[in-house]
Amino acid sequence: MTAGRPHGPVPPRRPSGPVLRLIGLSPAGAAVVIPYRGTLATLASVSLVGALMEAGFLVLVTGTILALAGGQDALTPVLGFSLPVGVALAIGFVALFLRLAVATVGVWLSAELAARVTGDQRDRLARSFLNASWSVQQAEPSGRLQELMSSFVWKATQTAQLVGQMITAGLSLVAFLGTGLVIDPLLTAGVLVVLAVLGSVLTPLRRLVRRISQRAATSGVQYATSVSELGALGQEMHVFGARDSFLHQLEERSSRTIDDGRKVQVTQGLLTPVYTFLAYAAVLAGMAALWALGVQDLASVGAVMLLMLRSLAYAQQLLTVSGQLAANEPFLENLDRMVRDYRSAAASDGSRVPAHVTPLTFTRVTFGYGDDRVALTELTGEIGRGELIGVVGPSGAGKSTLAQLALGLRDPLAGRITVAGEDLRSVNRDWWTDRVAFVAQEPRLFTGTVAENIRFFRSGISDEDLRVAARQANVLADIEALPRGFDTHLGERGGQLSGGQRQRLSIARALVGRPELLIMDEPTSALDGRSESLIRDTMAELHGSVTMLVIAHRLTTLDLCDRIMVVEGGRLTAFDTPDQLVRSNRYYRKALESAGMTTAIGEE
Ligand SMILES: Nc1ncnc2c1ncn2[C@@H]1O[C@H](COP(=O)(O)OP(=O)(O)OP(=O)(O)O)[C@@H](O)[C@H]1O
Repeated sequence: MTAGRPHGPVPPRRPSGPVLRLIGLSPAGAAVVIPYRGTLATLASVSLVGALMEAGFLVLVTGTILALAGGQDALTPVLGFSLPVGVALAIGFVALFLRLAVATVGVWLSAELAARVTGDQRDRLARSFLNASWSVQQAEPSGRLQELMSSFVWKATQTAQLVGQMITAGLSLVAFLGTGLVIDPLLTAGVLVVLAVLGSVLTPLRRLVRRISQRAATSGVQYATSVSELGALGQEMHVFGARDSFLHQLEERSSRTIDDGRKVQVTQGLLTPVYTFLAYAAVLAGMAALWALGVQDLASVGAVMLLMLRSLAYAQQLLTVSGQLAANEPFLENLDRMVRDYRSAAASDGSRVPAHVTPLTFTRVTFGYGDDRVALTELTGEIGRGELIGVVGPSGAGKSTLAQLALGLRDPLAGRITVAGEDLRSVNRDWWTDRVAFVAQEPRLFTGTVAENIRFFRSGISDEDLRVAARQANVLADIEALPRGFDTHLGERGGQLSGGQRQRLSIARALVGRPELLIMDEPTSALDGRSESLIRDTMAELHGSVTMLVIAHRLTTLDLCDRIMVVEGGRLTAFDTPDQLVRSNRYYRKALESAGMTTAIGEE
């Protein structure tokens, strides 16, 4: 496991293939489309056939118009062929139908490509995130994953489609220019040079699009974070009268995204009109040149001019698409970087299978967040089978950090945690998670039924198991009082339950897997007396059969404990029975005094 791993620089991606480089795609963009090169190649072939049909059609149409204008029955020979007008029209119709059929296949391929890219990108992101170590997941700014999953994945889908469009437009351009070259090489070569010059003139504008788009990607994530906090902090917002200030912040971030979006659209949108202006100016200049030179060969010039005008449309499309691709690139780079970051922080999995989850031994365990923030220093202690261990200490002392280390969610920076002699890092994760459960301070329920919330996506848990766990967690009566019992649908985050009910439900979730080790992080700190005493009853019933490590904010639960760890300033200052601690530990005694419990425990 690589918990707590500092995020180093991400190695650059390997360069993309020559075709993708040719269309100016960044490595991140290339990575999106390379897996679908088969579909793209089919799309390319289909596009080429369609474009050749269209080019042939335009040549026939020009010839036919000139023949009709000159009162002739046959087309003036182009490329040595002379066709009767009737045959030319018939061929034209066939070419049109074929073009339509080919275009339909192209549209279907493009839609198929979009669907696959969306699915694959979502899957890639979800898998890499879920496989990342918990320390990386919990450091994720709220709303970012959501934004990555929606807007950023959409940009990837759009990129694949744009690449498809670019290939189609590019090959059409090639087909048109190719046909033009065959008919009138000199004229077409001139047009080709003009097109190339025009394309490169617009390069700075494309770079500007990319720069602004990078800003838009960042502001989009910031806005998503604010929106998700708006959902989570609704109650506080009302209570503290902070709605206006929050709204102000939200509006500021929103207007930044809108502003950036507008700038991207304007610069991107300018690409095409500027190009059109320059291109048509070039056409006019070309015609002026033909006029000045007194060119007479109208059949070939007419066909070439028509082909070139159509080529301009494709070149415009190429430019529009390349602008959109440039705007998407920063999003794809961010998406790609996040996936690689998650992957490089993947939670490792060991192969060792110890005999039991105990003894759980801490040997000189040190842990810190970042370089200079040591949260635990040289902590040594052992938890034996069936023991109920309490953990007390002032706020910020390192109790939750200790629980996270014991769960294997974080790795020590120094020292070792062993499970029946095996290093916790080398223990098989499935084996471990089957035997260890956790109750957080804040119960976290999701939108679903009571039963689904207790099962928590685990298979092999029967209805009877649910009832047993609910009974053990002292929440069965509350569940049975709900309109549909275990099938009652809970609102978002379990909204319709009280804090105590939610917490007991999360204890049932922990117990339903029949854990051998149960770690609870201040499970009663925010609860009323009745809920607290029900949870205390649960702990008393489990005592002896399940090993428990309980961070205790309320000292009333401590008289159940076999031994208590006192953590102060990141150090284990005492680890003894409650009776001994009353006599030997100053912090513990003071804590009992301030809770008015000195006599109760002292007299035991
Ligand atoms: N995710 C984190 N990133 C950086 N520092 C952290 C993080 N979590 C905790 N800390 C720091 O580590 C130290 C120990 O925190 P911890 O949450 O373990 O204390 P605690 O004893 O559980 O506190 P409390 O009783 O208030 O919950 C604190 O200084 C805290 O600021």
